[in-house]
Amino acid sequence: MSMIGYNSVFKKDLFKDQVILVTGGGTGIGRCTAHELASLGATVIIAARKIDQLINTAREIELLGGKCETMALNIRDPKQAVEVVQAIVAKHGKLTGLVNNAGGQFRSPASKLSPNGFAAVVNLNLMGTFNLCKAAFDTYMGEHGGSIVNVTLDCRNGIPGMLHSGAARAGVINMTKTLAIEWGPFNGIRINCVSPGMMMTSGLKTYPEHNPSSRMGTESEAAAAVVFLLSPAASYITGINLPVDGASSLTCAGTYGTETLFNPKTSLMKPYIGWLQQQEGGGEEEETKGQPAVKELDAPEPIIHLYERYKGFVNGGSANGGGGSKL
Ligand SMILES: CCCCCCCCC/C=C/C(=O)SCCNC(=O)CCNC(=O)[C@H](O)C(C)(C)COP(=O)(O)OP(=O)(O)OC[C@H]1O[C@@H](n2cnc3c(N)ncnc32)[C@H](O)[C@@H]1OP(=O)(O)O
Ligand SMILES: NC(=O)C1=CN([C@@H]2O[C@H](COP(=O)(O)OP(=O)(O)OC[C@H]3O[C@@H](n4cnc5c(N)ncnc54)[C@H](OP(=O)(O)O)[C@@H]3O)[C@@H](O)[C@H]2O)C=CC1
Repeated sequence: MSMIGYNSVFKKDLFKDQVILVTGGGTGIGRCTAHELASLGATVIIAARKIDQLINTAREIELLGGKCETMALNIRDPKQAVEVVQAIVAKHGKLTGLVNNAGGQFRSPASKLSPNGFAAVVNLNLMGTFNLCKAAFDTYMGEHGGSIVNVTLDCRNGIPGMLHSGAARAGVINMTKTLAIEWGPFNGIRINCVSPGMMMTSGLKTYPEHNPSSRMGTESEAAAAVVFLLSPAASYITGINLPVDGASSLTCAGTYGTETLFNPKTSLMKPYIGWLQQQEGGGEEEETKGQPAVKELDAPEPIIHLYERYKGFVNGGSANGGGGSKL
């Protein structure tokens, strides 16, 4: 009798021996991504400006048996980007994956946006992503290959109230396509984007409540898409932009628009049961299956009844009573 052999892709050690840099990995989507990657065997380096957040996340991951290191980094500084990547390669001998997750913006009607304000957000999101891609290519990936995922933001139909970020993110998506073509021949470098819609993360604390597409996404749902594209399971996928938005970008007004084809109150879409939800359901101090429970450090407030509060913003006011807010 012949045996059937099948070498399945999705294994517990999918990222074994991989060294992956996640920018903005101390909080939100980046933090969830770091957890997922470490749980699949990767050595994860999380880098951002605030070291305390990074240390907390690294500690969580280590408590769960994963490998995680922290590095201070401002992605807007090309010199720091090179230094961080060089330090990783000097220590580990490689950098097989890069998740450009760090980013953000402030809210402002286009009419009130200064050239400086526009430039600051483009520098952060577009230049910052370029800085890390370039450093990874020059230092390691150009010679050895690798996989890159850029976390952007749904900008398909424009982003009213965030002109600068929409322009920067559209730039990242286009840059991703070009790099997929130019860098593919360099040992099969792959580069893709994930475009989250409205995700219920710590990053939303300063944004108006808003929900055009039946429900918010979760950090886990964005992270899962990032991990898939980064992984060998996506070995023939490069140059794409994967929306993770519950189809809101397909509506006439997009994720951030003022109209919706969905009724938030009647949605049948269930949230992905991922890491964040397990924490919320499992109790903060409980021990589960011999593993120490991980405390949610900066869980967002529940965000509901969002649409009404957003309505006035694009006409020049703010939906939640103040101007754009800065973290
Ligand atoms: C729409 C609803 C959709 C509703 C839906 C919205 C959904 C969004 C979902 C997305 C969620 C996330 O991204 S989660 C990520 C959350 N985190 C963030 O967004 C924080 C990101 N912020 C930052 O990193 C920074 O603040 C950043 C934006 C890059 C600016 O940093 P800088 O240090 O360079 O800023 P500065 O040097 O102080 O200022 C540079 C110029 O920018 C201007 N500027 C800076 N902050 C400003 C502010 N809050 N409001 C106005 N203007 C500001 C200054 O006035 C300066 O211009 P002049 O005065 O002319 O000199
Ligand atoms: N939440 C949402 O609804 C959506 C989020 N996004 C995008 O997803 C990504 C993750 O966001 P989210 O998890 O929600 O929010 P968070 O605010 O939790 O994450 C943003 C991270 O980026 C880091 N960061 C910001 N600026 C810099 C910088 N100059 N250099 C290095 N790191 C920096 C921050 O750390 P520190 O301040 O310590 O540097 C923080 O960890 C962002 O690019 C965001 O714009 C896109 C669509 C929707």
